[in-house]
Amino acid sequence: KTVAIVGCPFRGGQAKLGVDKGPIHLVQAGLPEQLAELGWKVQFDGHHQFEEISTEDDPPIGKLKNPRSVSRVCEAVAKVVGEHAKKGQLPLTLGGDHSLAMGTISGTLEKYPDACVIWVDAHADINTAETTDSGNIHGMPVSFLLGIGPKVEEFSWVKPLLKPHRIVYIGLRDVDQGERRILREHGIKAFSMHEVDKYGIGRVVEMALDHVNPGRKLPIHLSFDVDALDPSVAPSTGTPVRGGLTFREGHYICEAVYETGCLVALDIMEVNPSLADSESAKQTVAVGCSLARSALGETLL
Ligand SMILES: N/C(=N\O)NCCC[NH3+]
Ligand SMILES: [Mn+2]
Ligand SMILES: [Mn+2]
Ligand SMILES: [Mn+2]
Repeated sequence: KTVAIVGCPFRGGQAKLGVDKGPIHLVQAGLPEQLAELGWKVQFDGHHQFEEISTEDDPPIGKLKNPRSVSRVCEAVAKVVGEHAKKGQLPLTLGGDHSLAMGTISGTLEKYPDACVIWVDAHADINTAETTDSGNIHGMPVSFLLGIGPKVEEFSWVKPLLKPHRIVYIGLRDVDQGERRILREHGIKAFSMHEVDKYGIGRVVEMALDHVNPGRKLPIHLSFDVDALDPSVAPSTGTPVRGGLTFREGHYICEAVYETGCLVALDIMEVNPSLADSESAKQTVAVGCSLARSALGETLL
């Protein structure tokens, strides 16, 4: 089995510098070798070079910031991920900010139209062009994938292939009013940190899988934003939120998803090595690597 590492040095979906350095730090920490150690054939043809569109050539469209850059990069990522998937490889996308998931999940859905999405995150990332406050597109990818909200010409390449009953959230704890309404109106299932506390991570993952993948037959795309973890575990990330998943809870999700045998694509997003002191940055990069290993078969025994 081949895992194709798709390094995406991209930060256009948000404002902080450094998240584009996530991929290089994850690779330099030895992730390819670690996956080979697990028995994977590892394909890594270098980090993808995305030609940046300068800000003066990419003025906001409505509230949306860096729209052309985000759209172009995500479209390229969709193609790359789709190509790897079509070759029967498992694309492992290293971010970079979470707007990239517009590309990765589009790529997955092209090959696996019946795929379900497990979105692990402190945030729902489901704002539309209308509901967004910040205009940062990393808070919006899910709305584009579902095809909800006002049409934005620039993103017309995103096909609304994702269905509301095919996505489930784990780890939510910072969801704004507009997003809460969207989740409710579309009947989208979400396990917040309240449910994690109430039922425990084991039961939450079981309920999440039962919701999107009852027969454990559907391909799974796991999109993991490291800010789902508590900031004490993954401090070096752009939008840290207190009261997150423990180190073990985060890894349990990855282990349990691997155990289904249904994983077809994985994203490790929002590692920003430049936001904390070097020890904390290293810790966050190391967590990104270990989450990936757990999702790709590393066990404790
Ligand atoms: N990390 C973020 N999304 O996962 N930030 C954007 C969302 C803020 N509402
Ligand atoms: Mn490639
Ligand atoms: Mn996110
Ligand atoms: Mn987040």
